[in-house]
Amino acid sequence: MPPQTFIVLVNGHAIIQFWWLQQSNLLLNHLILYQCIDYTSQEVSLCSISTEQLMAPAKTKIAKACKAMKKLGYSGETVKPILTNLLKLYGNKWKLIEEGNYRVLVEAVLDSEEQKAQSDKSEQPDDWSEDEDEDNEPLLKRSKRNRHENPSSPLLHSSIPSSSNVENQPPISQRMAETAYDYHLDKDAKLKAPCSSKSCHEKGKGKTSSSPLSYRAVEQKKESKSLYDLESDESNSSLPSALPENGGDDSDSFHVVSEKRLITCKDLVLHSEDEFPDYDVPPDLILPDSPKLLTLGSSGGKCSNAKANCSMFPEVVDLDSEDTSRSLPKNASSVGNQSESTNYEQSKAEKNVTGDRDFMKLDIASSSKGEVKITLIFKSSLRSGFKVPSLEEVLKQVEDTIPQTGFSMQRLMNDVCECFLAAGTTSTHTVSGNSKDSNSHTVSDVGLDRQLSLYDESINIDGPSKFDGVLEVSPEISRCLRSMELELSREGCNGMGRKDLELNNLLPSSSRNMTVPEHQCHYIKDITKGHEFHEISLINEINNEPDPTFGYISKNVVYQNAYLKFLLARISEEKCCSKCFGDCLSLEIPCACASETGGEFAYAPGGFLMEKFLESCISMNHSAQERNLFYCQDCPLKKSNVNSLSDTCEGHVVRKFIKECWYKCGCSMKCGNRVVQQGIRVKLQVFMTPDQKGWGLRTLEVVPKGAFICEYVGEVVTTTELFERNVQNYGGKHTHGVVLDADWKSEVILKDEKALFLDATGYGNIARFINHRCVDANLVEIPVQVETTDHHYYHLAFFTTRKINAFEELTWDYGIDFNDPVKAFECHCGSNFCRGRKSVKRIRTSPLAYGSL
Ligand SMILES: C[S@@+](CC[C@H](N)C(=O)[O-])C[C@H]1O[C@@H](n2cnc3c(N)ncnc32)[C@H](O)[C@@H]1O
Repeated sequence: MPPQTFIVLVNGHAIIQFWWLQQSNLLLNHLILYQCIDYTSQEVSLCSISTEQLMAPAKTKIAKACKAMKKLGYSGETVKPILTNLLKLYGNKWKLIEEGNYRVLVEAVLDSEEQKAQSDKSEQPDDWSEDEDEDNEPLLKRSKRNRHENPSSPLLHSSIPSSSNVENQPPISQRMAETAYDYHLDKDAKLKAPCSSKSCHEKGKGKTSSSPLSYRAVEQKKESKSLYDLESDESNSSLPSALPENGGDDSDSFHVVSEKRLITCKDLVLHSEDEFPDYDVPPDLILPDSPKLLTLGSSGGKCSNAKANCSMFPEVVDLDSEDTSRSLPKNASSVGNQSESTNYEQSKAEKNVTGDRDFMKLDIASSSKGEVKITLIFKSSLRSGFKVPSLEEVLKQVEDTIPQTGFSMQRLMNDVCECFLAAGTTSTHTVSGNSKDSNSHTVSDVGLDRQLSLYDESINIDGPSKFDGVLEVSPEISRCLRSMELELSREGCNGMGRKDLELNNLLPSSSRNMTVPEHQCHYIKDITKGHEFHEISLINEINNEPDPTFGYISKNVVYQNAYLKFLLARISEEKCCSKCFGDCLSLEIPCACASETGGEFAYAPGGFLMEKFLESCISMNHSAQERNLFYCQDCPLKKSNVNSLSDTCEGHVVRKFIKECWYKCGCSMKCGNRVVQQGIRVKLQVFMTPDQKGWGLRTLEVVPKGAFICEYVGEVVTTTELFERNVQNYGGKHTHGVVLDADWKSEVILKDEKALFLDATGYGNIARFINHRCVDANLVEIPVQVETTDHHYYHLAFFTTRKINAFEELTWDYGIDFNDPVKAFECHCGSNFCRGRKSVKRIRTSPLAYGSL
């Protein structure tokens, strides 16, 4: 999702914010970050905000909807759960719900009432009289009955104008039922409280103002209210959609400057005009607290004042608090006291005090809910006559200072967050609340907030600091930051000097300005050149190995003669279960499609492989003995191998296919194999392995067991074509290829054009970088039928055999017999079960995988 930006002024603070959402697989939550530049306190921070706050605009809409329904006699209690369902059903498209005077909502409420009445009725004794309750019926319920009895009821027509697109849809209740599996009125999903401490509100108590700013106080007061608790509020509807840019008193109002705003400050936090706190802090410091937040450091997350401790991440610097001098590096706090009239020269002079390093501190903190906050603090000063620039101007200036094209500040911050999350899952560092001794504490898994800090240790911090919880940066973060630094210097390591890089300051002092050998910093941002869902970078911190040369393709291509009956076009779905709807994978009784697989599904809901199926695939690969090998008389693999010393077939694996059902099924997930078809979704990186295996592939995030990683993609070639390629490549670099031999045993003699190979040497995807590991590899390859049931051609998909941590190398067992006198390579897999450590001879011209040459 592209960042959304807007600028607000509050109390003379100019705040530039940008937002973006990032799905975090690690914490299964959305990260929402924004940048806040506070020109008065001379602080720049990148902050997070809870997903709940993003919901704030919805609160207003909910309140409005409730109000409308109240007029029709339905209480908020009745309406809200139904509204919640509708929102899910319509993917939060309020427009659809609001149109026609909430026609859809009205329908849904009526349907739900009707259903309730029916179930009540069935529970009532027979003599229960429906009429008895008629007077108590909500107006609209009666009207609905009237509508059935008298279709021209004026009431209904006035309150529920017809809408053709709604009219044509099935009844709401039916639509809801159809997606019932998606309906979890999860109490935990209620809007979370903003600041949970009373003291958060005290500052604002008793004050009234018409300022929109006052809404914040009430939002905080409504700390433990859920969506269900929201009351319809007259004032919400009367709020202006955007406040005038310079109208009113700057000291207490927000001014929306940018058109591009995602949500305004009033959306964020404003709710009622009842109270007006004396806020004089920018919004980053008044972010609501989360009830679940635990904190590091001395404050323990308690809201001791309305500013700092209502922050999402209580341990961040509060420049406006009284103890600023304690919480900031000395010279930063002195800068903070400068008046707004500070001129540029003063600023420059100040700058000279600390040399050219304005940057003082970088904090990264995460909450148990998955928010990440990054705070950058640096001193700066204002020119006299300062005018708030547009965000575009600011970003452009930042980007222009980086002497290369393509740099994006937003991307950089996004990457920092991603790396933080990724590193957080693998870090062996232990984190403590009040100590820098990273070895003496352990991280409790959920609920513990972490805060990492990179800062100039030469700057003294007086007294007990809010940075008590500051931790050593983990090596992973350091590496990530270095990677980003490399990104800035893509030209490289060779071109731009490292000292020119501002990001040097982001590195921990220990590694700052360190001399890194030139070869340790090669980085390519996206080797897929945009072919995949995510960018997949390549990094070499180890040696001078040149970049791999191959053409990136995300789907198999047929080279020339491969005999593919189906022409890679989708086969007809006419044999699908026509009656299937919803999520067949969740059904207890399998649908008709599943009967083809004996009622067993390969995929669990969510697209992960079923444990049983996965385990059977894994065990097939565990040892050559366990593998279901067959030996062909006229081995196409041998024919294609110019290195082959004998003609004897070494056996081909009979692999377990993910069965036909999975591409035929017409269920809501259409077929489990969609998981494969949709392509790579896990964030991956190609990297130079430190253990002589050449390039390897690793994940940048935690991946659960049974998850699809990627396909082995390459050119589909025949035996003859492969032979020709091998001849050309003889004695050259190793080839990348796999044999599609899973069903060769069904042929007595296989025709040359029917024995297919996937050759990724010239064209392929990132699977060509997956290295071999004996026996306990974390990936298993499974044949997947997508276009055809013809077992000659299939897709080879990699699934995880276990949970994989971020930054772990991805490996699969090529199935190589290392006892063969002609070794494919000397194995450095490091597995305790390694079959290839004692190998003696090495050639590099062999295709990989089963039945390897
Ligand atoms: C599919 S490629 C993997 C990517 C390869 N490392 C590269 O740099 O392009 C297979 C080649 O990687 C190397 N390789 C893979 N696994 C290995 C292992 N466990 N030990 C040593 N070399 C390995 C071998 O040279 C093999 O021929």
